[in-house]
Amino acid sequence: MGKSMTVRRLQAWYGQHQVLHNIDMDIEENRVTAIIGPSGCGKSTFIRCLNRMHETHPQARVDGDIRLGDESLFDLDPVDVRRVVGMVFQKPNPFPTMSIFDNIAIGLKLAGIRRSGELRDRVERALRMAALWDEVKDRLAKPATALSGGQQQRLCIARALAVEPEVLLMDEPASALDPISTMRIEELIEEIKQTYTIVIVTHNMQQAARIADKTAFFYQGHLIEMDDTSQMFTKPKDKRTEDYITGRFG
Ligand SMILES: Nc1ncnc2c1ncn2[C@@H]1O[C@H](COP(=O)(O)OP(=O)(O)OP(=O)(O)O)[C@@H](O)[C@H]1O
Repeated sequence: MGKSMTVRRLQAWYGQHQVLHNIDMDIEENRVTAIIGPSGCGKSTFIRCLNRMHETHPQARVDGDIRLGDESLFDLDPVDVRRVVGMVFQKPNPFPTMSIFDNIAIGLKLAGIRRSGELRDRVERALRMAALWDEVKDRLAKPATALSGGQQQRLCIARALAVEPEVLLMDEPASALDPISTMRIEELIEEIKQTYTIVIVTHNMQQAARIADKTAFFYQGHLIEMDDTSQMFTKPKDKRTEDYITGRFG
């Protein structure tokens, strides 16, 4: 089951440049939360804080607290945090020199799974969850780069799911894909949210409206409002949210 995340007074900087200001957010378990807002408003920085990736950037700094269930991320080893809070990026980034199978098996091996039978089972399960198994089961030894962009992105999702995270962060996971591949990713998100908590950054408001239970609108590093998605898109409370969702800026 996915876990909830609680963000309190989160601030983030690149050097002297503060890009997130006092963010408070409750992310519900087993729900899809969409993060929307104009370019540069801090969406990527925000989700990179949620698995302590932001801190890997030189000169980056974070303040405030983020809880996963009832544990503070900052009391945990960052490597463990990234296993439990997985991430999928905008551009599919399979390990280019590895086979389809090894792309998924590598994370499992690092997590200590060595028996080949168990590895095979876990790889198959992850590929099935990512709705890719039928397309690749006869060519698991082929390089991952031989797959289409949409398939590569589903492989990256399978790779993230294989280690059984609690939360899956997705940073514009479909923006580099064609409409059919996008639809498949959206269907996949709908299915896996039974098991995982999902936070997705998207520029595509129709996409947020289709898949997200909750939507949060960021503007200039501030969380302006967050609500049930249907409420946000029909009766936003803040004028800036309304201007953004009606296409007046962004
Ligand atoms: N590596 C970096 N070094 C310095 N500043 C950065 C870096 N990455 C992002 N920023 C700055 O942080 C702010 C927020 O950027 P971020 O990428 O989080 O926004 P975003 O909302 O995800 O944007 P987009 O929708 O264009 O991806 C911007 O002002 C950006 O210029």
